[in-house]
This record gives sequence, structure tokens and C-alpha cells, in this order.
Amino acid sequence: MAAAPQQSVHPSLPSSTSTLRLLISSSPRRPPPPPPRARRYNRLAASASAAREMPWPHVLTVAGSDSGGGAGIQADIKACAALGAYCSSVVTAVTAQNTAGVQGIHVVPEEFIREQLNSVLSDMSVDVVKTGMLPSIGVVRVLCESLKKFPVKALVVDPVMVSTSGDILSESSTLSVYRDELFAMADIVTPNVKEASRLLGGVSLRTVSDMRNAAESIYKFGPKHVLVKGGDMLESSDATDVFFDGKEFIELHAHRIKTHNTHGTGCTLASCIASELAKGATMLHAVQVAKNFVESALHHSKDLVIGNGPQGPFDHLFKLKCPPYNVGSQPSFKPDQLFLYAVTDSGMNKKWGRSIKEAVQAAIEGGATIVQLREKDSETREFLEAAKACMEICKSSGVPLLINDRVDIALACNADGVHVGQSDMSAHEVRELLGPGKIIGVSCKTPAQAQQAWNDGADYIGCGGVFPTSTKANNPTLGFDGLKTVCLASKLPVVAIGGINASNAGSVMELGLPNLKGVAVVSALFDRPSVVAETRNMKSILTNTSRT
Ligand SMILES: Cc1ncc(COP(=O)(O)OP(=O)(O)O)c(N)n1
Ligand SMILES: Cc1nc(C(=O)O)sc1CCOP(=O)(O)O
Ligand SMILES: [Mg+2]
Repeated sequence: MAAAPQQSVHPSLPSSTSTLRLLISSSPRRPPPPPPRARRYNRLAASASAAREMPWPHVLTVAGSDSGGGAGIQADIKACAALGAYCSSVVTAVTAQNTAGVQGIHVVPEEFIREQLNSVLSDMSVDVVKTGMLPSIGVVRVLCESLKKFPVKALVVDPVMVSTSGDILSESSTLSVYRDELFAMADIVTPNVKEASRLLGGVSLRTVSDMRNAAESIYKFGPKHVLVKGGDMLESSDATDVFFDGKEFIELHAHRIKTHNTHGTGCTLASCIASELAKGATMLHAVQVAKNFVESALHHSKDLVIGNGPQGPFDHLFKLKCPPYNVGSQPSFKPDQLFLYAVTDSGMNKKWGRSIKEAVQAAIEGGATIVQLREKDSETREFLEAAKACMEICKSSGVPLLINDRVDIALACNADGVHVGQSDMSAHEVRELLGPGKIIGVSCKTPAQAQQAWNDGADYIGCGGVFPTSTKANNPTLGFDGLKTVCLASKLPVVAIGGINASNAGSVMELGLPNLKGVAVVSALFDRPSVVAETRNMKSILTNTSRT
């Protein structure tokens, strides 16, 4: 089934264009909206008490509608919403679709696609454009022209050609304009193996090595990055994608989830990448976040049932159902929060006659930017009560609170995240339990561990011991060289830990290592008479170091 440019093309439908006529004739031409600056000025002028403007990352999807709601525009809007981005939409085609496949396609006339693009791009400060179903050469060209007129920060091209049910969604003649015109404007192109094969004239893609070659060949058409998705290669036990930035190939592995509910994964992945780029992420980070999101969404939706066909939709908003609903949690992790990381210790609190709550309160008063409860000897019930009390304090001060090791405690008190080590639950498993909105840290002593933490969807790594410590028994000391090796290899922000105190914290930060965002400290803050004074002193040392 091939999509014709202007009308209903599915053979099972009458070729009536009444829907399209209605669409075109019902909207009299209006004058274009005022330019964004003028409108913003008027709005502000109208309200003397105008609130501080909050950035809202904005993705425009240019794609087809899926009546079944699992893919296309509908998936894009849900994916962006799940990741906190606003999603506007230009509909290129209306499909009649369900879990069995595609029953019909109405292509929206090119001039009306142009009009939709004009409406959104001229007014609504789009950060990133993401494309899905572009049914004809004309549609691809209209899009290219609009993007030249209204440039955006990034363009994500998901070269949708064939639906997972095998229905053709873009004429084969569009291949050449995709390759010759659109790809050159793209920041990333995300074909699956079937699409990559079609783009390259039907080459066979069976192995990861074939995927690498395909990524390299597609890169030559002009996009800045290529992601060849291997999810359809069912022989392999995990879902491996190949990312290529023109220099380096990176294999991204995800666990293959056994489920029929995979309809819309490609659209979702591309929309998640677009959302992360709109928030300012680097391309590789955006891809990794997107992959983790899809994996988590499939995991949480694997047993859901809607429809009778072979391929069902999945739940993009699964985190609304995840305990503890993420209500009131920090909106997102910011690496600078690692600047002064206070890690509590039950033994030290007891020694100095402080409650956990008093220790946390004092650290925050002294300027800690993130707190971890590392309560190795507390009883569970007592620990949970203390954790809940600390959450109150942390929430009201805007300081994230993480729990060491204990995912159960983190869930029960709705903590902002968890820190795990190499012998604790893996970050991947923690992510499954906590959902995408929480902060996950992993202790790493080697580049391989740092790579694994990133693969597992962690947000930061703790690296140490930088110096010898008596707080953690038998902890190997890495020294500055070990810290440097891990920081250089890490794709995640790093906090240094182990034996750090007021005399040496400055020397750690003065190393100026890439990704090193701060220091994590236990005894130099908590094994002292005044936690407030020690934290304040440490904060001023770090602040002075980072100024010089
Ligand atoms: C920020 C930070 N980095 C490293 C650790 C150590 O975690 P782990 O290796 O799991 O050891 P324990 O803390 O559980 O003894 C940490 N807690 N925080
Ligand atoms: C909890 C912990 N983890 C470490 C690691 O190397 O991963 S060192 C450490 C103890 C840090 O305590 P202090 O600041 O008192 O030296
Ligand atoms: Mg641990």
C-alpha cells in the first residue's frame, strides 16, 4: 500500500475527499498572529504583577495521526508530556489504524501542511522539530522550506516509511528528498533496520557490524548524528542501537522486554530525544534518556491489553501509576546540585547526640546542595520516620534528599532518589522501581563501571576514595590519578568522595577535571561538634575555589 500525495489512498476506502474539503473550507484565512516579542510585551504590560517567565521546552511534531492512539502524533504528544516538554503538532496525514494495522490514510494537502507549519513556527517559539510520517516528496519539501524560513535549535528526523504492521506510510519516491534535502538539515536521523536498509537501496542488515556500516553510510547524507535502531532484530537477546556522530560508534544496549505492546516505540523514542534536546541536553544524553524511557514504559505496560490485534499501544504516562506518584518530587536533577554533597552517618550522629533530622537541618543551614541519608545501623521503622522528617526539611529548602542503598525507604518517604554501590541493586533495577523522575547515583571506581552506570540510566556517579577514609571500611584509595581517569571517561556528572575535608577539598576541585561537579563529605561535616559551621566553611572553600 503506497500513500498518494493528496487524497485517500487506501484501497479499502472510497476515494472521497469530503473530509479534506471540510478541513480546508471550514477555516477562513486569518491575519497572521503578532510576532512573539510584541505579544509577550503586551501580555506583560497588561499585568503589572506578571510572574517570572518559566522556560517550557517546546517540540513541534510533524507527523501523521494514529486513530488507535499508540503511534504518530498521539504518541509524540504523550512522550513529550511525560518528559516535561510542550508538544505542538502539524498533522501530515490522518490514518485509520488500530492494533491490527493500517486500514486507511488521508493525506493532508501540502498547502494546508504549510499553513499549519506557518501558524506554529511564526508564533510559538519552537525549540526542536521532530518529524514522523512525511507521506510525499511535496510534504518533505514544504517542511524543508518552512525550516529555512523559521530555523529551530534542532531537527530530529524519524524516517517513518513502513508501519510495524508492514503498511507503507511514505511513497518510495520520498527516499531521494529525504536523503538529498532533509537529512542535511537534521541533527539526528533515527531509522530502524528496515528503514536504514531502504534508505541504502535494500542492503541487508543482520548484525551490529552491518548497523555500524549503515550508520556511517547514512551519516554521509548530511545529518550530524545517526541512530540505527536494532529493536526489530529479534534474534538478539537485548535491543542494541548503534549511535554514530561522525567519529565514534557507540552501542546502546537495552533489555528486550517481552510484550506485544510495542506500537509507537519509534515515534516515542524520537519525541523523547527531541524533548531532551529542547531542554538543552547533549545528543548522546538525549538518546540515552529516550532509550531508558522507552524501556521503562514497555516494562510497565507489558501486560496491558487494548485491542485484538498483534501489536498494542503502551502507556507513556506510566509514571503517574508508579508509587509514590512522583508528586512533589524535585522536577529534575541538575548536576550543579552535587557541589556540596552531605552524606550522613548514623554512628557519628549518635556519638554527637544528634538526631538524623537535626544533622540534615544543620547541613542544609550550612549550605549543603544535596543530602544523602547513609544510615547503616538504623532500624527500618526508625529510619523511615527520620527519612520522612528529613524529606519535609529538604522539600521546603529545595535541596534533594537521597537514600543510601535502601530503595524501599526511598519509595516509602518519596525521597528524591537513591545512591547505590557496586554490590547494591543495579541502577537499572532501581530505575525500574523509582521511575524516570528520580535521581540515581552509582559509586564507580573504574571507567567500565562509569560506562555501566550511564547505560543503566543513572544520573551521576560518586568516585572515590580520593583519599584514605576511616568512614568506610576497606575502601580502596584511587588518588587524584584514579579520579581523573574516571572523570575523563564518564558520560555522567561526577562527585568526588573519600577522606575529603576542609584542608584538601580545594585541591580536589582545583584539578579542574571534566564532569567533576563537587565533593561528597561525611566525617568532615558530621564527626564534628558543629555541622552548620563545618558545612558553611566547606561551602566557602568550594565557592572560592570555583571562582579562581
Ligand atoms: C556520593 C556517594 N558516593 C559513593 C558512595 C558509596 O556508596 P557504596 O559504594 O554503595 O557504599 P556505601 O555508602 O553503601 O557503604 C556513597 N554512599 N555516596
Ligand atoms: C561512603 C563512602 N564511599 C566511598 C567511596 O569511595 O565510594 S568513601 C566513603 C566514605 C566517605 O567518608 P569521609 O568523607 O568521612 O571520608
Ligand atoms: Mg551501598
